[in-house]
Amino acid sequence: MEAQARKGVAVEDGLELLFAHTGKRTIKRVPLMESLGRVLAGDCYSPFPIPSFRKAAMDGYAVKYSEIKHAAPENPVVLRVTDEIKPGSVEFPAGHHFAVRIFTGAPVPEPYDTVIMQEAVIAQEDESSLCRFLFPSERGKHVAEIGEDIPANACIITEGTVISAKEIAILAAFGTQDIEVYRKPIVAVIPVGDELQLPGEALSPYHLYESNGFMLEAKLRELGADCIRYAPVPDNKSSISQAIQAALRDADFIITTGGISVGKYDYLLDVMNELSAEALFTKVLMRPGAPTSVYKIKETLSFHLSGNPSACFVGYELFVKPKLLFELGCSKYRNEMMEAVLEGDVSKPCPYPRYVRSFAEIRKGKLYVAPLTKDQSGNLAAFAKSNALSLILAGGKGAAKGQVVQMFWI
Ligand SMILES: Nc1nc2c(c(=O)[nH]1)N[C@H]1C(S)=C(S)[C@@H](COP(=O)(O)OP(=O)(O)OC[C@H]3O[C@@H](n4cnc5c(N)ncnc54)[C@H](O)[C@@H]3O)O[C@H]1N2
Ligand code: MOO
Repeated sequence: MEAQARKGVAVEDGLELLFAHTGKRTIKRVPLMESLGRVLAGDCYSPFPIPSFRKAAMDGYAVKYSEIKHAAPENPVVLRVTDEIKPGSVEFPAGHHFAVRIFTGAPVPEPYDTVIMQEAVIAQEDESSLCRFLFPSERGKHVAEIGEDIPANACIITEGTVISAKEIAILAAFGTQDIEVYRKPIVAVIPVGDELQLPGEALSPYHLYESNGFMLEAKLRELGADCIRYAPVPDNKSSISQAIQAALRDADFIITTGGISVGKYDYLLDVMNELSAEALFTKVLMRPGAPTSVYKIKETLSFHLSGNPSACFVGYELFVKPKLLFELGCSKYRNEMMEAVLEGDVSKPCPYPRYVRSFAEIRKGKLYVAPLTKDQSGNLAAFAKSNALSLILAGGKGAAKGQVVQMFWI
């Protein structure tokens, strides 16, 4: 495709084109601990209430509220305590007791309705088993009722939630052994370029070690996708075409990096057109990553990112990540933009919105974002300190320190 035929789309329009293409999510049942970081494939309901029995919330004494309701330091209620109930007890004291020793987590059987903390009771240090209750308390105090925490049949975790330790805590409390999650997409990553080499190889003159493929694999793994990373493919049409066709067989999504611009040896668009792929877009109105292109080939989406490391990264963050999160079934799949005070000048004028690698932090409740120096598209150094991309709007002379800009965490 000739350079002039590449009409750019705005970032938002490009995203909508991606979301309009729905993939085929499939569901898989996995053991509970394997669900960590995966996306829940259906709403999860509580099979029983928690607590499932009336439970003491403090160490102390189980009483009938009516017995101690008039207790006061100057008028203590004296009760005999001869029995105890501990956590896991399945047998309870028989007969009529006014109070019973109880411990946190133990069942509170009828007729008791209230637990008094042991700090509010004086146990006589003799053989009498008498206890002096000094305060009246409230009916039901320190007793967790059945279902007080989680009632039965309640929707406890919704479909699309990414499972973290917090969700694992709830699922484990219901004795869950396995759970349905969305299957991880398999993503093929194909670096393209004659100059690229792999670690372990002696670096030839004027060559460089391939780093985008590793960065993309790391990003995909962080996201919860599986990755097949290819060895660098040389800049010739047949090698690129063969790699794309192999990836079509092996993967659900394809990402290439490099060879997508307008140079004589940038063959990606030609190859995709020769494979009769349908272009969703072949340029984005943004910097870096303007050549970012997406094709649909046999129902598979193929993302073509720039070779420049920062452009590759921005293309991934803005397009690949939201689309994969969407396909993974995550309810939150878009980058969450937020306002921050810019802490340095970005003086480079740009006809398109510019995404700048930046360091953001919250100080005294306010979000600040510092653009990193040496953020040129081909530079790597700015990766080391960056935790955000700040968005500098198109036109003008960039943005000045103190200005409020949009950013998102990376
Ligand atoms: N005449 C024009 N030239 C260029 C334009 C333009 O509009 N007109 N656009 C520039 C922009 S913007 C970008 S971005 C680059 C994109 O080029 P490609 O995506 O085709 O990438 P390459 O040319 O293959 O490589 C660019 C650069 O990145 C290095 N690279 C490539 N792959 C990797 C990798 N896997 N790991 C690490 N580094 C990689 C490569 O060696 C080059 O230095 O085009 C501009 N040109
Ligand atoms: O768009 Mo290029 O990605 O500026 O370096």
